[in-house]
Amino acid sequence: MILRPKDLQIEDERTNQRRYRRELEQQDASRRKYDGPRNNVWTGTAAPATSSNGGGSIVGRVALTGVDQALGRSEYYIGERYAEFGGVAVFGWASDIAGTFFLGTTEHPLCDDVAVIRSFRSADCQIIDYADDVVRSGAVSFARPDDALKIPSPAQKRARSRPRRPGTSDDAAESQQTSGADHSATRQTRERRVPRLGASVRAERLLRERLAAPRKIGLASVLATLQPDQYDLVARPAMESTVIEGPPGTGKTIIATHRAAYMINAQPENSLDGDVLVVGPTDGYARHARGALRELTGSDTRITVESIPGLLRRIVNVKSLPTGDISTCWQDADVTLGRFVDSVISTQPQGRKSNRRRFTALEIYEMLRKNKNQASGRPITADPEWTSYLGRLPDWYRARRVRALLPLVAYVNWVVNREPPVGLRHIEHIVVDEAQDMTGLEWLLLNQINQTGAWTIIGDMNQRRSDHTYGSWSRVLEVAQCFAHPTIETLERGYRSTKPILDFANRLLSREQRTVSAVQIEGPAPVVEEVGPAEIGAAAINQAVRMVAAYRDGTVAVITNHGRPVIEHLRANGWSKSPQAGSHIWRRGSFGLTVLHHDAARGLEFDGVVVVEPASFPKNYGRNGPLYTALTRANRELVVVHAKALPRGLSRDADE
Ligand SMILES: Nc1ncnc2c1ncn2[C@@H]1O[C@H](COP(=O)(O)OP(=O)(O)OP(=O)(O)O)[C@@H](O)[C@H]1O
Repeated sequence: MILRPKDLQIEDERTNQRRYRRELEQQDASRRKYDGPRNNVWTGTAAPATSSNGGGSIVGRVALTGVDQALGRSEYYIGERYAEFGGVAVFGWASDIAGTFFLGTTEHPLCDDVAVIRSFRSADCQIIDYADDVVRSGAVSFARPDDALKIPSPAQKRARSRPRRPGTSDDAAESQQTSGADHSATRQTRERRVPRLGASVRAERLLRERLAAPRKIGLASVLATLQPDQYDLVARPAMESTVIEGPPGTGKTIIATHRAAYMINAQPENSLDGDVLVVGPTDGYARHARGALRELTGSDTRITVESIPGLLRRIVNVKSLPTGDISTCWQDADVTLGRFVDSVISTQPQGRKSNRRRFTALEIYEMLRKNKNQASGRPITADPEWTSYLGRLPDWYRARRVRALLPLVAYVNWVVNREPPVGLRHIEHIVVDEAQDMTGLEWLLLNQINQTGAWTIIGDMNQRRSDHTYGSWSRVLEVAQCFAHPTIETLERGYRSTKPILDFANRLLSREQRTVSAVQIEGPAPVVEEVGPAEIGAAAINQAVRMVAAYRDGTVAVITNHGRPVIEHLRANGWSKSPQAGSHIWRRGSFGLTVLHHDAARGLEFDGVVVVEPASFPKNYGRNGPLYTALTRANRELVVVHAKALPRGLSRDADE
């Protein structure tokens, strides 16, 4: 077999990857021997934790314009964590020097000397492709493994070449570099710039290939194609708070997960001593995000990913969540309710005279119900609306079985209990994704859990689905007691959905809000199918089955507000629901598809999506948050099936 030169280079890279993997295995083996006690502190078990995902993946490689004297080398790899073997150095992706690979604006002294960055594409832990970005001229091409065994003698650094211009992705230069038979270690690469997605884009070809690839169940880590602006948000010091907003598919969950992993892997000045909590809206979201975190942090137990319902379950210590509405009136979710609890706690007997007995959770709850603070003997509130609400509360035991009262029960439990549940004990930074859907009482609870007040708050106000949540980030920051006044960072590059899908969904927004620009320009136009009311289930499933066949390696979902017609049609046609708890997957033979209520679709994504009967999706404050979210779950293809008139904006004759 004749190997193309690029194939040869890939073979070389695989060789180094194998050696890196062996080196990490040896590191882990010796860690296991000596790190037992330290790990006991973090894990509470005798099992050693490691930040490695065990895959030994290398994500990229950096060539400098010359040998850096301090480093003693002109090139290095970026991987999971530090290792050095046979003259090759691999730096961890969360180390400061990795900034030279991600091309962010966070300055590392070597940023001015980066000549070429090479990003790897891997499948099944094996490098299968790479792309080179030429950052500045005067590059030394990458050494082969054999050459790398000879440690280069430190030479004077070259005179500085042209200033760094990130975003000069150059596959043409790459192929020029790799297509000849010449693999000498010092051949100059020719500088050619092909700006495509605009400034600050790296590994553009790999990025596009990755976005076009079938979606899997569970988010994957994207270190090799992480973009400079994303890296800048991920790699902020752990004690810095940030608010990030962006339209659907702009990489918010990518930033949430990679930031969480960064904060426990970074160098000491940027990392945490304690733990990170990542919070999302649903159990499905938590499963989705854990996929990326597993890849990034392996068995490390310092990150807890939890949905809001899961968090409430943990704190209240119930196995399953009670059924019923999330809130029955605005008071259920209101921050004032938590403040009442705080006011009771603050007046409870303190010090010796009180025999140190503190109120139990049940006692505090009963005081609320009776609107009487036992310690002061005074009413908790004189407000007639609140008096009436508190008077209607059921007793403590019944309240634990009412979904709408679980945030209150959890709040009382948290402030009373001295011993928080495992995974929530040393939280020093909370990352909240889909933050637009958090209620005041939930923010107050998170604020209690957060031991330092450092936050990464991520969301999209246009995807808001409840009137009982806040409409502005400043109000959120106030309630979360984040006094650092972080600036609000805005993302505008849409990675997930193709332009035709985004253009269609954006019709639900005002013109000023249509800020997202799609990376994936080409794709099928959304299909709108009008059917009779009795045919809606069949039509939705026919479209879904067509897409299941078209995206055999990918995923397809049907998203509804009222799922009954769809479910009835599935049952009548030989489909059965996966018995796995919490699963929304239906199967028939080798076919599988997901059927979701729009609430459960938050944060998820699929190659093909069928949205059923848009007119029945709820609105909040006149906005179409849930429908907008549903339409933007699609990566490649979107179908809308309806019997009722389409909401204003989506109808064909709507203002484009
Ligand atoms: N740098 C990147 N490289 C490769 N894929 C990326 C990159 N950034 C984002 N993506 C992909 O784009 C898709 C959307 O990203 P993500 O889910 O983080 O968006 P989001 O803003 O959280 O969306 P939403 O708010 O709609 O749930 C994901 O498949 C993600 O893997």
